[in-house]
Amino acid sequence: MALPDSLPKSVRIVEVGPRDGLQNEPGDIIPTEVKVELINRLSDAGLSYVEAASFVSPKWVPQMGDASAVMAGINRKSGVTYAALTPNMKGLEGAIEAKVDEVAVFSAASEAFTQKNINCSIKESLERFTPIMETAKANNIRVRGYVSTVLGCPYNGDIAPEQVAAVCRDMLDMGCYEISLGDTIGVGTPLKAKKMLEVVSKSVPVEKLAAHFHDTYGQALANLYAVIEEGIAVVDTSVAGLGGCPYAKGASGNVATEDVLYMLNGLGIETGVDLNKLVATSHWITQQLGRSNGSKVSLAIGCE
Ligand SMILES: CC(C)(COP(=O)([O-])OP(=O)([O-])OC[C@H]1O[C@@H](n2cnc3c(N)ncnc32)[C@H](O)[C@@H]1OP(=O)([O-])[O-])[C@@H](O)C(=O)NCCC(=O)NCCSC(=O)C[C@@](C)(O)CC(=O)[O-]
Repeated sequence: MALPDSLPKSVRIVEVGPRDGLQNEPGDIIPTEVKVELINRLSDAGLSYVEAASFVSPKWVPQMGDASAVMAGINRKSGVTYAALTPNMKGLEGAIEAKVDEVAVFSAASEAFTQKNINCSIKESLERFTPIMETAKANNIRVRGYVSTVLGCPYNGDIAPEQVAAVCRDMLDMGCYEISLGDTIGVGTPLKAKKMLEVVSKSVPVEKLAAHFHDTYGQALANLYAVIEEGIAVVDTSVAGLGGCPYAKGASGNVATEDVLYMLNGLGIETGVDLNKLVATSHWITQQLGRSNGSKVSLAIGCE
């Protein structure tokens, strides 16, 4: 069956499990070796972009406190981009020292969320990014941008798509090569996601946008399909649906990588990822963490 013209031939998966997935894990600090093995397994499964760590304040996000050790421990596979979050210059300096391939800055479309997440206003966050952009450029490091709460905020409720578009445009103008649209608390529905994208893509070309959808209300796959039909070809996912957000109460993990892969495979859209290896990794990490698996596909396929 031929692929409908509205769908892309391939989708790039940005695996955020080791960062977004683990940053909010309750209980003990996850051993560095487990994080390292997770990243190695993900790259072995064919994921060519792994967000591996976060150079943020360990007081704010203790699970990411070993970012340098994680970066030092992984087997760097050729062709794989290992990225990390950097909220400020201190983070960027750590990331450069750890030889991160790419960094990501992050803000939000909601003032209240930005305050809770990075302790400043949206405007201040963008000002903080200016030296990051300059130093990253001088070091030949590409910068990805995240905009959170694009379909709703845990504190401010509904967010106007125009507000999302304005922050995205600012981040693009500053030099981010791609902007990832975060439905941080997973409240979106397909039509709402499409409408948001319609407005945002008037300010930022759709080829420069990615979808980063959490699955709190079980809508993430449907929302993804809706935006893929509108031209989105970069999708952020988390193995086993790991994760949540420390500053968004009740937020569950990102849409599970395996579930997205199964859907894309069914549509005949290429990703370069091996589903069986991914499912094995999914079962391995959930066993390591002693938590249930958030991927329906991994549960259906089971473990050997
Ligand atoms: C931005 C700050 C640092 C401001 O936090 P602050 O407290 O305003 O900053 P500060 O400059 O006063 O620093 C406080 C302390 O942290 C240290 N510090 C300061 N910066 C760093 C750093 N980079 N690395 C290590 N340490 C750092 C700094 O040295 C100081 O240490 P002290 O002097 O008290 O000992 C803080 O709010 C922070 O780290 N926030 C991170 C929050 C976070 O990681 N959130 C999760 C990621 S975003 C997300 O998940 C959403 C996303 C991207 O997935 C998309 C979506 O789903 O929507």
